[in-house]
Amino acid sequence: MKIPVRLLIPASKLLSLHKPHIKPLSQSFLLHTSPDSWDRRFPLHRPRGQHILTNPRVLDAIVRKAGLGSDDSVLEVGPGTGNLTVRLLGAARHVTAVEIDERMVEALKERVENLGLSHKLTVIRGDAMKMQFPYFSTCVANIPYGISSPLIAKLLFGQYHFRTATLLLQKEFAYRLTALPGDSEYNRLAANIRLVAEAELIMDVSKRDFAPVPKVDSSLVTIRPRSGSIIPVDLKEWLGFTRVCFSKKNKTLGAIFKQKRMVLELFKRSKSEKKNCMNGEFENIVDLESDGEGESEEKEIKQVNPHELGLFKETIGKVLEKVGFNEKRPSKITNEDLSCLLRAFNQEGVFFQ
Ligand SMILES: C[S@@+](CC[C@H](N)C(=O)[O-])C[C@H]1O[C@@H](n2cnc3c(N)ncnc32)[C@H](O)[C@@H]1O
Repeated sequence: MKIPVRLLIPASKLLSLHKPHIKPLSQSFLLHTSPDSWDRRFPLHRPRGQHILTNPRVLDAIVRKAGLGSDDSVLEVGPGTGNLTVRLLGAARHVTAVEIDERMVEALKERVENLGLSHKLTVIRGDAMKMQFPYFSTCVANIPYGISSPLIAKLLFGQYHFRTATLLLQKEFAYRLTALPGDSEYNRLAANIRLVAEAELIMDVSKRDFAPVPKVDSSLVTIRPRSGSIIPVDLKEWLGFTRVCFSKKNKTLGAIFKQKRMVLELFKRSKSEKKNCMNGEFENIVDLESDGEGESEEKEIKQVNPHELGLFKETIGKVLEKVGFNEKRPSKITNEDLSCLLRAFNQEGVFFQ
């Protein structure tokens, strides 16, 4: 995969260049923590993404980059044995850690108890994807990469109000997430995220900083939910629309919307009943990433009238021409432009959900 060229400094160099903007943990605090290395006390479960981040300099850098203040309530998803947790506890007021594996929960509790920091920590044992999170001002986590997309959707569309989410993610996913319109990497995931947030690439982290060493490298990303000026769209409609637009992201919109199969699919959708979708319900149905064709559920309609279908096709062509987007490519245009096109389609009775 081609990675866009950016001024990205590897974690190891960055650590020596940057002054921490929070007070660093004192040596004595670190001396009293358990070692960050993995002692193999139980077998790790790879399908659950159990790769322990063991490089103390990278762990310190993540906390520094998260810009925590002493008033922060941190949400950590997947604390594992607590290498990141103990540092978060040193910098924030409170940490809520959500962990699915009972063995990790026990190890974490014991470690934090030995440090005398239990009063600052709430551990919730459970699946982060199946619970309502308590209040948090910021999320900092080295998450299991298998839940990256649904977890980010849950954070951003689940009616939580938080300042930032600083997440360690699989490198390729991080680069796709933070791509901008015009980048070769720009894609549906990035467009959907940019609707409600800004995502910034912070630093790369080598796979060698984990135990056991995973197959992939990682990158740290900071996501900032937009506080104002969110483009007003029906989210479900937007998701259906970006799925269509990015189904062939390097073709022109004119070519995408001319495909017979696409016209027929949209015709069926536009004939079927629609439901508006509020943010709260949205997190359960959201799929930010997939941009394949034909993955959406089939809409039931008994018969397609060829005359009606022909008029519908004409309408699509007219809308694209009116808005002037026939020759534009979805990977190169902003969300403002996309939403303008979506509005024009909806006004003419063309719907995407
Ligand atoms: C990549 S490890 C990170 C461990 C630790 N944060 C570190 O940096 O060393 C991911 C952790 O998430 C946990 N986990 C996996 N799926 C989870 C889920 N659905 N909900 C909560 N925790 C989960 C795993 O058990 C594991 O401890």
